[in-house]
Amino acid sequence: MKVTVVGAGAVGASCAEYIAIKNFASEVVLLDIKEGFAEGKAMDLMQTASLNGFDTKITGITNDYTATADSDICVITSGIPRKPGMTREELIDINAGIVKTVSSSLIKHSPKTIIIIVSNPMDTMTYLVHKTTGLPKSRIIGMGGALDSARFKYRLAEALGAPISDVDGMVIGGHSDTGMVPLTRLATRNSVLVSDFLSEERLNQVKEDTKVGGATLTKLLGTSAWYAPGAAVSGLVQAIACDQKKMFPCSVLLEGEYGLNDICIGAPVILGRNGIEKIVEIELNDAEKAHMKESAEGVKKTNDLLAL
Ligand SMILES: NC(=O)c1ccc[n+]([C@@H]2O[C@H](COP(=O)([O-])OP(=O)(O)OC[C@H]3O[C@@H](n4cnc5c(N)ncnc54)[C@H](O)[C@@H]3O)[C@@H](O)[C@H]2O)c1
Ligand SMILES: O=C(O)C[C@H](O)C(=O)O
Repeated sequence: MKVTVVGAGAVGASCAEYIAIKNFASEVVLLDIKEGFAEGKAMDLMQTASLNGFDTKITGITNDYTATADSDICVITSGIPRKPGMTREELIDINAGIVKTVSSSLIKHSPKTIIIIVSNPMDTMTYLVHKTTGLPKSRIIGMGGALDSARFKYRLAEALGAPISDVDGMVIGGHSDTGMVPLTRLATRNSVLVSDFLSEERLNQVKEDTKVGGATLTKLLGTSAWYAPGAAVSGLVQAIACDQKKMFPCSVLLEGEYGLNDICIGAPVILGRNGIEKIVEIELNDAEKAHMKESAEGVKKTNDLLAL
């Protein structure tokens, strides 16, 4: 199993590290445009192999896509992150150009690859890859919901005073400060609805804290987060590489599901060796449907800024 990660910055390196530590891939290629940067990150990570006990071979390369040839999975993290006070949508001008060039170079050398898009604004970057590459929709996956759901579980556990392992929940919709749809109605603590433990007011607070999860960290760190994003990507990569048939909310091209068309947005999917093997449609209530519709309108507005 060969995995390429483009962008050896904060998220790309974290993602490579988690993939290696989980020890399921034979090879990870890190590629960056900055001379020597990916080579340095790869060497540093390889020097953790004997300490962390993994056999995955990590190599680094400066912008030479021949080294990525025949990758089973490619992850795109190249692009600029936001600074405090910015929205993800403000990154579109620079990141759209990067994602378009990078995805086309990757597919040239790995025509059968599955692509995971991380660069922001992620739903729009996923749509861009869909519009410009001709890859089947099952092989174009946007990572956002897996991270947002992890943050949702963190906030739920905090509100419940419970260990995170007790908690389950999911965030669908757009990966944006206003577009996320945390499904508080369906979240559980050991199969018991969290609404049995928490007031509506406290649950609304959890929802709002989840939606601004990325912005909160950006304010604290001065740039956006990387540990949880890297771990979330590695979860998707592992589900595909190991044919786990796990369900994650991912940005996927919808064709009628959730009443939406011609948009990539977060919905639950089953991930296996073929990429997205199924889109799962769950019954939403009227408020959730309205929030999903509003979220899609926001993503479409950003998609309209693409020069397609
Ligand atoms: N979808 C998500 O949940 C999620 C989570 C975290 C970050 N992000 C996004 O991921 C992106 C990367 O964030 P980061 O913190 O790693 O940024 P970073 O600046 O640390 O790393 C980005 C790297 O991309 C490289 N790069 C730029 N143009 C390139 C090109 N054409 N080819 C190859 N490499 C190139 C840069 O040299 C840099 O090393 C940002 O757009 C950020 O908003 C998304
Ligand atoms: O918040 C960001 O800009 C980065 C990423 O999308 C995140 O949610 O951490």
